[in-house]
Amino acid sequence: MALLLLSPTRLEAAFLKGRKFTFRGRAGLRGEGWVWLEAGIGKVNMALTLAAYAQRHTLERALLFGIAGAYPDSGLGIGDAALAEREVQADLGVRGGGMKGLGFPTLVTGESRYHNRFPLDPGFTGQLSQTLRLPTRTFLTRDLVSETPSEAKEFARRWEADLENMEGAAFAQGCLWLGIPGAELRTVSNQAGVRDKTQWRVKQAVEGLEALLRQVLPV
Ligand SMILES: O=C(O)c1cccc(C(=O)CC[C@H]2O[C@@H](n3cnc4c(=O)[nH]cnc43)[C@H](O)[C@@H]2O)c1
Repeated sequence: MALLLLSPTRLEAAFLKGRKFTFRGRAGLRGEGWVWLEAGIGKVNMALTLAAYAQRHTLERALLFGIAGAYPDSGLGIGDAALAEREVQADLGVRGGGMKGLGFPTLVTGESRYHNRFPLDPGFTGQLSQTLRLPTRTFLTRDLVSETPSEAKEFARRWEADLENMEGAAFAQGCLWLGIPGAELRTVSNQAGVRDKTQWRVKQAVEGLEALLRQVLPV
């Protein structure tokens, strides 16, 4: 059984070396005990890629890695990294009330009912947190990136979240539904709500991902 690595873009995985393949038109690499796939940006791309690959392959675990925006009062700055204890799907349900505001769970597995918050696997995440000496935080997923610091601050306050991204909640929900232990690792490329790309440090954030993944993969 393999470890499935997923990143939204090839840019975030440019350091990985392996045997190239394509999976339904997406870039892939095969390494020793791991497979990486480019998932595409956004929730739908992430969910479809995870489910389509998991339907055809037995997976031991799955790790989503990528860049993220840090919310103003998170205490995280550009170049910092964290693992997701849980993900928030912030676009689902009613404004201010989420899916509880609608009165329906988003996902039911066994005795567990999930509305907008989806935990990552505590065992896998705890192992990575210890190995990489990284904190675990609440990540938030949106279809739209925050465009102003005040918008970012409001999302952070409403959902008590520290990092913003566009895929993680779909990954976390998919792993729960598919029964695959999943973890999510992000490095901070920008302050969420700052749209000025001259203030983004994507290269530095990707270099941080490389340094961390080299500690857990035989790359
Ligand atoms: O508009 C641009 O020129 C531009 C340049 C670099 C990156 C972007 C993105 O929109 C990146 C989205 C991508 O990265 C994750 N990400 C990184 N920072 C944030 C954020 O502040 N809010 C939400 N997502 C972020 C995201 O998961 C995507 O995979 C645009």
